[in-house]
Amino acid sequence: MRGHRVAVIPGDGIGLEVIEAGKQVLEALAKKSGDFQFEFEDFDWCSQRYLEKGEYIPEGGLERLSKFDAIYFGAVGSQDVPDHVSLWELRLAICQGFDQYANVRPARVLPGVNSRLKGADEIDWVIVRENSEGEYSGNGGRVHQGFPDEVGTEVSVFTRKGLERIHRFAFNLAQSRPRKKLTLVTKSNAQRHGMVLWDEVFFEVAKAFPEVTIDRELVDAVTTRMVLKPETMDVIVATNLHADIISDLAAALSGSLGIAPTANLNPEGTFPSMFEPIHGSAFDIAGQGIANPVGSFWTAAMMLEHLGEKTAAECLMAAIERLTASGLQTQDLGGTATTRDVTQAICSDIESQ
Ligand SMILES: NC(=O)c1ccc[n+]([C@@H]2O[C@H](COP(=O)([O-])OP(=O)(O)OC[C@H]3O[C@@H](n4cnc5c(N)ncnc54)[C@H](O)[C@@H]3O)[C@@H](O)[C@H]2O)c1
Ligand SMILES: O=C(O)C[C@@H](O)C(=O)O
Ligand SMILES: [K+]
Ligand SMILES: [Mn+2]
Repeated sequence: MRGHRVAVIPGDGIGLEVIEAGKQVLEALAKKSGDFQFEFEDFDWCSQRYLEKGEYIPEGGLERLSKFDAIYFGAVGSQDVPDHVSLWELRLAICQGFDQYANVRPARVLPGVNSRLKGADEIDWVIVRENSEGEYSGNGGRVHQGFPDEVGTEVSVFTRKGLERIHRFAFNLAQSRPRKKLTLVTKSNAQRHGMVLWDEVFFEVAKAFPEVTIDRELVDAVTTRMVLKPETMDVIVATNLHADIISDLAAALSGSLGIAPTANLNPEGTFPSMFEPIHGSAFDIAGQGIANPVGSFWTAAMMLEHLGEKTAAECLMAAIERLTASGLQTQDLGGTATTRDVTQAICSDIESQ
């Protein structure tokens, strides 16, 4: 029996709801397979803990987390803690602390899901988000706080090392896919230093991948291309901030933010990788039991793949597709099902296969 040690950090809001649902599905898959099992350990790192103890991650927390095979994460964010505090103290502390520099965000329209976009069936993208530097370097400051001369800076940092590794990752991914296409998203017309380096390193790395067809699109234009010509793109590589924005758009074009998954990968395996739905804690629907758990299921499939459980990952993806095709959908997709309805349906489907 293969064992997988998974650290579970549900975090805040609907993170708690969708990760609980995802764990049930993972247990159902393990039971069905009989070849592997999970050892889950729950971590209560969340905004409530921060409000009580002044920290999200306790001392030595990252060291403890580093021993796991993977991390299954919900979301962080609370109306009682400034967003920049919650994000930096939890999600970014893990992503940057574990050098999970490649953030992978697939998008496609699952069967039975209605997109508002005509031609959405053509969406089959993987957005590769640089996940360690760029606009998220945390490099900046505030001076003269509260005075009329106040200044705030937020300086993006792009390093050759950081750019080479993310572009290489994106090229390898594009090469492994049938269409072998890679679009570089940039803003090097207006941002003439770091973004120009971002482009230059991309074209240098491209020389080692002659089979991959490449093109370059400015980030503003890429939003229109995503809507008007979705079929022209395959793998898309973008900076930390640009990819954050266009991946929410990709999710909405594929039906809902509630279905989109992501993997925060440390490709070298020096540290564990972290898997989470791309959405946040969703203040507006938290606690109501109506969050769409499909994003956390798809995320679980990415985690299974990473753990080497390819068959189970395929099995889960097929179950997700049968689920969405069945029409049992949560409110965000136009249905009336609850998180629990959807979770029970997919678990019994897995059991009955
Ligand atoms: N990785 C993360 O942990 C992460 C990601 C995004 C936002 N956040 C944080 O979450 C908080 C809320 O942010 P936001 O409102 O910008 O983004 P959000 O993703 O939480 O919500 C945006 C909208 O999408 C809906 N939505 C999201 N997930 C859904 C699901 N599974 N099912 C149904 N509807 C869903 C929400 O109800 C809301 O209307 C903030 O504190 C933010 O910093 C954290
Ligand atoms: O940008 C972030 O890191 C937070 C959130 O929007 C995400 O997509 O993970
Ligand atoms: K999340
Ligand atoms: Mn985001």
